[in-house]
Amino acid sequence: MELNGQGYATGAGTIINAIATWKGAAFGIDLKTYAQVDLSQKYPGIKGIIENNPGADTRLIERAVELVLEHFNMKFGGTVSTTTQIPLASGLKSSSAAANASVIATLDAIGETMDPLDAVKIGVQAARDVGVTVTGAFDDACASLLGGVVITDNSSMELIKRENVEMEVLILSPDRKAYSSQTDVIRSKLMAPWIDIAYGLALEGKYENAMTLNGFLYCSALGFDSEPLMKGLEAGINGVSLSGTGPSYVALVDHDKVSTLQKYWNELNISGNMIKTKINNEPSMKSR
Ligand SMILES: Nc1ncnc2c1ncn2[C@@H]1O[C@H](COP(=O)(O)OP(=O)(O)OP(=O)(O)O)[C@@H](O)[C@H]1O
Ligand SMILES: O=C(O)C1=C[C@@H](O)[C@@H](O)[C@H](O)C1
Repeated sequence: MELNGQGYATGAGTIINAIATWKGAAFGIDLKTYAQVDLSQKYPGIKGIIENNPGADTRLIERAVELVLEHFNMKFGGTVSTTTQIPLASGLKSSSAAANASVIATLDAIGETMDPLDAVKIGVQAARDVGVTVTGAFDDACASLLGGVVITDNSSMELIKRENVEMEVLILSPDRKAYSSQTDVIRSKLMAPWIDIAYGLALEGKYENAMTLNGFLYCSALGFDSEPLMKGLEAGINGVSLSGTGPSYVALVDHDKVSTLQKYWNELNISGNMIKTKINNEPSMKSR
C-alpha cells in the first residue's frame, strides 16, 4: 500500500522567549513550511529531505513522522520532504513549522485526524527527541499550528491564552544562523525575574510592551546588538524584540509605520534580509 499526504505550518515570532522561566509567548507569522509525506510498506525507516538545504539535519522531520505512525500503531517506511519560506535557525521557528507540517502531512497520508494540541505535542516530542530545543518550545509550536498570539507554560505544555491579533510584522533577519540547542541557557536564566515581569505584561494583553522588554533582556543575555530595538523605538514602534534565540528581530507594526521602520533599520547596514509579513491568525492544515 502506498500513501501520501501534504501539510503546511507557519513560522512564528517571539513575545516572550521561554528559556529563562519555561513560560513563553509567540505569534504566528505568514511564512510557511510545506511538507510532503510518501509512505509505503515496502521500505523500512523514514528518510527526510530538506529542499534547497543539502546537509541540513533531517532528524526532526523524520522523528515527527515516526511518532505519528507510532501513535496510530502503523508500520510504514518512506520519505518526508520540506520546502520552506522561513530561514533555518534564524529565530523564526523554522523547526516548529517543519515538525508541525510533517505531523499534519503524515495525518493526511494515513487519513487520520487529531486534536490540534495533541498534534502540537507530537511535534514538541520530536524536537525534544532529536535535541533541537531547550524547553520543548511548546509556545512556538502552538503559535505555528494554531496561529494568533499564544501564551503558554512549556513545562506543563499548557496553552494559557490564544487571541487573534491583526498587525503587520517586519522582520530583520541577519545573514547568520543561531541554533536554539546551542544558546546560553545559564545567562538566559539570570534574566528570569525581569522576564517574569514581561510575561505578566503579556498576560495583561500588553504584547508590544512585553516583547520589547523581552528583547532588551535577551539581547543582553545572549550578546546580540540591541540597536535594532532602539531604532524600532525611534521609529515609533512599541513592540520590537529579538526573536527566540536570535539572530532575527521581529516588530509588530501598524501599516502606516512599516516604511518608517524599514528606513530606520536600513540605517544599521546589517547584512541580511528584511521580510514584510503579518500575524497569521489561521490554523495550519493539510495543503491539498
Ligand atoms: N524546514 C525544515 N525542514 C526540516 N527540518 C528543519 C527545518 N527547519 C528547521 N529544521 C530543523 O530544526 C533545526 C534548527 O532548529 P532551531 O530551533 O535552532 O532553528 P529555528 O527553529 O529556526 O530557531 P528558533 O528556535 O530560535 O526559532 C535544524 O537543525 C533542523 O534539524
Ligand atoms: O528551545 C526552546 O525551548 C525555545 C527556543 C526559542 O525559540 C524560544 O523563543 C522559545 O520560547 C523556547
